Amino acid sequence: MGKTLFDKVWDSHVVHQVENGPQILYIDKHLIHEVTSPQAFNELEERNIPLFRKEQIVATADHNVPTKDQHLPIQDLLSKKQVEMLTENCDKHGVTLYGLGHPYQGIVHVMAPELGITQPGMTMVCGDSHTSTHGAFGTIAFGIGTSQVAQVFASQCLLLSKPKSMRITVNGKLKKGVLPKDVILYIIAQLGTNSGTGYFVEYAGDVFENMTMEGRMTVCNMSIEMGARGGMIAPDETTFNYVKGREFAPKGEDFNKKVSYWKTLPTDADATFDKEYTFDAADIAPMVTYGTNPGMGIKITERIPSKDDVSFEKSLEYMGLQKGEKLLGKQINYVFIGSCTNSRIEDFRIAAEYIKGKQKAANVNALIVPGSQQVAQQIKEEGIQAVFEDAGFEMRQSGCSACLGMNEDKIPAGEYCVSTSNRNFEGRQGQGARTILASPLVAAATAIAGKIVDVTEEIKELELV
Ligand SMILES: CC(C)[C@H](C(=O)O)[C@@H](O)C(=O)O
Ligand code: SF4
Repeated sequence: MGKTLFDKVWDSHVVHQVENGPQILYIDKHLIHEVTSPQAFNELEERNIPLFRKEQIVATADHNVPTKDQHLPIQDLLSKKQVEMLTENCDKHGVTLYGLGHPYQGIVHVMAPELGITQPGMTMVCGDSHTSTHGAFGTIAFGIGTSQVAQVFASQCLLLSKPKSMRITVNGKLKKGVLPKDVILYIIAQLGTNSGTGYFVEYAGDVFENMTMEGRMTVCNMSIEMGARGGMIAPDETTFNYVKGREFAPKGEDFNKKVSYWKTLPTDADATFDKEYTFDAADIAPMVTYGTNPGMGIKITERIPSKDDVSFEKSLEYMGLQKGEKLLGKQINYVFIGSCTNSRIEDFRIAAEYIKGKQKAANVNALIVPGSQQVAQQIKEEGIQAVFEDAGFEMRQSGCSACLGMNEDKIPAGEYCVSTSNRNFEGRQGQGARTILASPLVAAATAIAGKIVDVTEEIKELELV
């Protein structure tokens, strides 16, 4: 019987099979950040165990970092301590760190792919749930807990049971103005936030084949929001072209050899999945969420559904919204374009193309936060920064920022924020803050109009989307 992409990568990394039990999986790359690594370093030190393969670990500081005046000492004491601890631990253990001030610093799921650290066919882990992002390269990538971070430090391996397999196929052509973010928000709205529990997902079909790497990363990033361990997309020419020439990508003949291997990875025609779903691209439209989990999403023109369910009602109450209400036309005072879901160059190009020559609405605070220093640099070089600044948007430096309230960038209580991030949980962007998840295009249009608007008609004229 044929094998899936997941099977091929998984099977080639199994170093031991426990009889009638789990397997021991070799991990190629281990990414770490300041939030989930300190306890793991402590554990190693307490038990006097050295790092097994430090050259396979890469660290960056992202969650706690301020996005203003990064050259100055961090003001917030807890953040300062966490970032300093990471620096100390990396120094002590000889781990490569792209910390604050380094030109490679950035959100871990933005900087690793752009440096060519993420490559097809690998196994990758990080103490962070959105590690699923790297699956866009045909990589088995998933988030782990702190005790597993320590396990990988000590052995470069993990004890795991193989997850079940799911394939989500989307065929057809997306309408203009429908972005990868809308595709994944649509899928999660259709399937629900628990649909992926116990599964590893493969995204297949025309829509993903025609997607850029940035778009594929946006989709795989949110696999975790339907409960899946991770998501992946078969590597193809788009993948190889993206990886080629990047700092840590294989070079010359090595690269060609890798490509020959990567070409063997896509799922065999006769492989089967434990579960399959199929959608039609034509049914997908720009999406917004109205509740407090990413599955509570509707097309931007639809009304909030009516459900007699206590947690549904509680969620609407938190959001200050009513059953049957439309989000279209709703006044919005905060817009955040950033996070590991949508802070890559393509996201900002799309936003800037829409914004060019327009002015932000007076009621809106609009934050643009590049996912990495390299993206920030690119934004400047391409003249996109000037577009944002001329339109009255606030440009910041790279980090997780307002995606979650672990740093200074927070949304005030009671305010709505149209956000390109991935989670709309209660209090996620600050106590009492109300998050509406959307694509960078919907976010940009909201900032200009000062309210939620349907841009599908208008953007027919635009080049990019
Ligand atoms: C802080 C970190 C552990 C967390 C995660 O695992 O995802 C964060 O990145 C998030 O997005 O909520
Ligand atoms: S940007 Fe948000 S989702 Fe991504 S790693 Fe940071 S906190 Fe988590």
